[in-house]
Amino acid sequence: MDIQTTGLTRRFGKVTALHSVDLAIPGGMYGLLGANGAGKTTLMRILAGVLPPSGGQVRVGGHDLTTSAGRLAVQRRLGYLPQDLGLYPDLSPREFLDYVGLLKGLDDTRARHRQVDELLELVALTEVAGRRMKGFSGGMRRRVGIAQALLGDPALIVVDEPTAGLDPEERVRFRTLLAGLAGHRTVLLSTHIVEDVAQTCQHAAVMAGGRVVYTGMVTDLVRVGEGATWEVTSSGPAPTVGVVVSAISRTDGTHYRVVSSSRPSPDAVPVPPSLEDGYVALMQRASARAHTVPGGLRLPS
Ligand SMILES: Nc1ncnc2c1ncn2[C@@H]1O[C@H](COP(=O)(O)OP(=O)(O)OP(=O)(O)O)[C@@H](O)[C@H]1O
Repeated sequence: MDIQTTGLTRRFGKVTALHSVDLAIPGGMYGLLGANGAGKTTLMRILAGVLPPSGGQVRVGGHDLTTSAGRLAVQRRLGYLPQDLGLYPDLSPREFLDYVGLLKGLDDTRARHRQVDELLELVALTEVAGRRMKGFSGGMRRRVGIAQALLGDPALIVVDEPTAGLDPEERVRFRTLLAGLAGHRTVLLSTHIVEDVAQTCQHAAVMAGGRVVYTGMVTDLVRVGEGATWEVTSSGPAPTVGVVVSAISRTDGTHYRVVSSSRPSPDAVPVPPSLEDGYVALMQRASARAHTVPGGLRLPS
């Protein structure tokens, strides 16, 4: 299911969470990257049909989400994993999934039970399927969350910040699970973690202050950091120009990796950028524009 937004705007009182967002998202796995407060959740909630836009157009699989008929049509084909999915701690994953399946209209009991068992297997929770979710780890909860989103075999899956708070092993596991779901579906992954997008998506959009500041290949985002990534070795204080993205202490002093559009110090050496450097350079440009364009971008916090 492809997603098209044109001039999509959402205001909350005086706060404009989305400023005229234009996006064209094809099928497959697509990343939505941005700092906290960039507007990702607002966009996801609009795409999931749970929040109406204040203005602009939004179409998912050809359905117009500004109409209730369009929202209903999309919701039938959508799986949504919100940031704060509430699980019932006293239910087991099997009971919970069965309950969500009923809410989603999967009325055939045998077919629903079969689907629940298949999904429990897919997310590697079969062994604990009958255990109460009370003591589950963050990663296990997130896997229950993705299983509920997959009930009914939706064509579009919207996943909001799914790896936040997971330990590295669970994060990798969850990412692999998500990437495996793409195939014939569209999977929209919202995150503030560059690595999540780097490891799973070919294409992504970057949001800052409610605007889209980049769309394209994830690998091309690296190029934004070209000519703006430096290494500074110093035994004194950290560089004050640009953003220090890492600091490694060695015998000859501390090696600072700095993203800055200008040379941060006379002895700074240019180095090839990583994806993270490209992302930081993009955020710097977005914030510089916010300072020069009246009424322009709000800075991400
Ligand atoms: N219901 C609401 N009422 C008022 N302001 C809101 C509401 N929802 C979002 N906002 C504001 O809109 C802006 C964008 O928030 P949003 O949650 O979409 O960002 P985000 O990129 O998803 O960040 P996070 O990951 O922290 O949720 C923020 O300034 C936020 O405070």
